Amino acid sequence: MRYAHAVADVRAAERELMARLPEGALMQRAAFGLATVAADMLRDAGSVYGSRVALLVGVGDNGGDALYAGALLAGRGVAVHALLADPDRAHEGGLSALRDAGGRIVADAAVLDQADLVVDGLLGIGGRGGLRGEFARLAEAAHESGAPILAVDLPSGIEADTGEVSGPAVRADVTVTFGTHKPGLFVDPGASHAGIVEFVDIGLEFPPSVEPVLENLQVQDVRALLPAPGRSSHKYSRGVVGLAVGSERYPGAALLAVGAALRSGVGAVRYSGPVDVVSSYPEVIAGGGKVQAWVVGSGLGRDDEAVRRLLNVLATDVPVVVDADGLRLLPRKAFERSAPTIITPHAGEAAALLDVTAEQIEGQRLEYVRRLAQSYDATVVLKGPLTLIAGPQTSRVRVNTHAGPVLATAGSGDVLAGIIGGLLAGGLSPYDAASAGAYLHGATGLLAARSGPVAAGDLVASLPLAWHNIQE
Ligand SMILES: NC(=O)C1=CN([C@@H]2O[C@H](COP(=O)(O)OP(=O)(O)OC[C@H]3O[C@@H](n4cnc5c(N)ncnc54)[C@H](O)[C@@H]3O)[C@@H](O)[C@H]2O)[C@@H](O)CC1
Ligand SMILES: [K+]
Repeated sequence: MRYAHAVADVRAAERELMARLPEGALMQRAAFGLATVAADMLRDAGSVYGSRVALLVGVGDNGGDALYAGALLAGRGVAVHALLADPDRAHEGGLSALRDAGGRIVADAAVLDQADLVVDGLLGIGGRGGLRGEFARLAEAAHESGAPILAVDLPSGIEADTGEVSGPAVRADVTVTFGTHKPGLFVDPGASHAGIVEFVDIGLEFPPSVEPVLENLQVQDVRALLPAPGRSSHKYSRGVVGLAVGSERYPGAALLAVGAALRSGVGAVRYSGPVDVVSSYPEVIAGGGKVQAWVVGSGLGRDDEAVRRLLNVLATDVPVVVDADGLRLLPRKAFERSAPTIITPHAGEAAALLDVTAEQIEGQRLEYVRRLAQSYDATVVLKGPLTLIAGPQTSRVRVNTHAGPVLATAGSGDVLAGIIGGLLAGGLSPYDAASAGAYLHGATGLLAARSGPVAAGDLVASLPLAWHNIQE
């Protein structure tokens, strides 16, 4: 598992660690990690010795990291030039280290045009709001130069705790983050400014009483969650999932969701609805009956019949996944159910559920995924390039990073709903089914994309191998 912690908790952990170390030791660890990544980038682009690096330096320790790393690079034969956003307030120790190593402090941003690499040390976890004044001007000049940008700790101008971006911000190719991930590196729009994120361990430790803001499941976490049939398993003990999806108008949604559910580790799948799924999937039991979880909504349409099917499913006492049209039909507060509910909105559907705009959701994804979980008393899968999962009982949010743009294809959501329903019926908790489901869905897309452009049906076809690869 990877974690991201709140700035306040990072500060506390830093204080605790600094008290046990010689002065400046922590910044040296950060600078060493940063210089190592910078040198790797320079080497990949040609060579370290003889290359040119420009540092953008703010007024805090983030600039200090950049300056000390610049000194280390200068010691390896790199021509290092530092541009200071506010010369009177730049980190003093860092400035003398850079000068002593042969680096230069310059005022003319033209050095950016010759740079092989720009290091963004304008703002770190002390930044608030978008870049202003000289900070914004330097960032803009760096973007215009076209040189690759390496951000220190996080891209300057993104909010570390939320990933919100409220003004000009740096768009980095690589970000080196220290001690723990910052939530803004995992949540869009901030995350989309970070490029590839490299983690440098500086020895920070978090006591168990400190809750991370975000959890990011790794393959071994998902492996531990996926249900594995035992010797004594039979079709009913492995779980039965029911799907009330698809309609005469949208039969494809039923085929995709059912196809995915069949390959999600369950013992059996029941289908309730007008679509002939049995011709494609003879394994399916047509009609209702006892199930451990329901999926409703995908391709349901929005007529009276759709409402009736939705309410029938919500009236059951088993966990339910509500997707797509099901979300559009939901009366507010429809979730006074005895069993858990999972909802799987994209930004537009989330906006309708909360009476806000899709832009508001996209700008504050962490805030709104939590708000949805609270106000609907549901586990929420807020879909997007970085899908967020929130539960009604925990403030911890999970993020899925194991995915790619191939998932943005018609029918992809139907597949996700089927997978989550299958995992729920297989006995996972709603929170685990939603987060392992998002990972599995992402893995399926990444696998299918190896053979070229992907249709949702290819996601279904790739599920068994994606599952197998996770279990390897
Ligand atoms: N505390 C530590 O021991 C360590 C800190 N490290 C580095 O220190 C950073 C945090 O340093 P600081 O707390 O000094 O904070 P920053 O370096 O992020 O600078 C914050 C200062 O910038 C100014 N500022 C804030 N928002 C601004 C905006 N939008 N436009 C222009 N100016 C703005 C304010 O004067 C604020 O005090 C971390 O991100 C990390 O890079 C690392 O060296 C590891 C160890
Ligand atoms: K930065």
